[in-house]
Amino acid sequence: MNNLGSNMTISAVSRNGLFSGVYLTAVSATNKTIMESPLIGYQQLKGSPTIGFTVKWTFSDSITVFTGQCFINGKGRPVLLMSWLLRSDSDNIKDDWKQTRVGFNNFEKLPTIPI
Ligand SMILES: O=C1C=CC(=NNc2ccccc2C(=O)O)C=C1
Repeated sequence: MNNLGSNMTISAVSRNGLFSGVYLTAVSATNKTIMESPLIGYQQLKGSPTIGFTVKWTFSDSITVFTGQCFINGKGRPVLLMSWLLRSDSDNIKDDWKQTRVGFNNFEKLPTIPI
């Protein structure tokens, strides 16, 4: 869960660090219903790994790439400290210069939902 209230569910991480999942965003450039957007990424296979993933937004033509690192915070809980680049679709190459936004997001692990 990030500070925007978005959250993501990550499937199993494969032996080479590849993972996939879904991203449920709490923000939306449009006022359409919130939908799941697929994500895929890699993490390093060590303690406090660096991580990167890409979200292909389902309800817009944008893509966001996240990169950062997983740390254990002062309360002993994992936290992802991430930077991101959000690329919005442009109809015109002349608008290319203003189509990429940058930001930072921290994600805290939600209690695991008992299956
Ligand atoms: O249609 C869209 C297009 C872009 C979006 N970006 N969300 C983000 C971009 C950067 C960091 C966090 C988020 C988020 O949704 O939590 C969301 C919906």
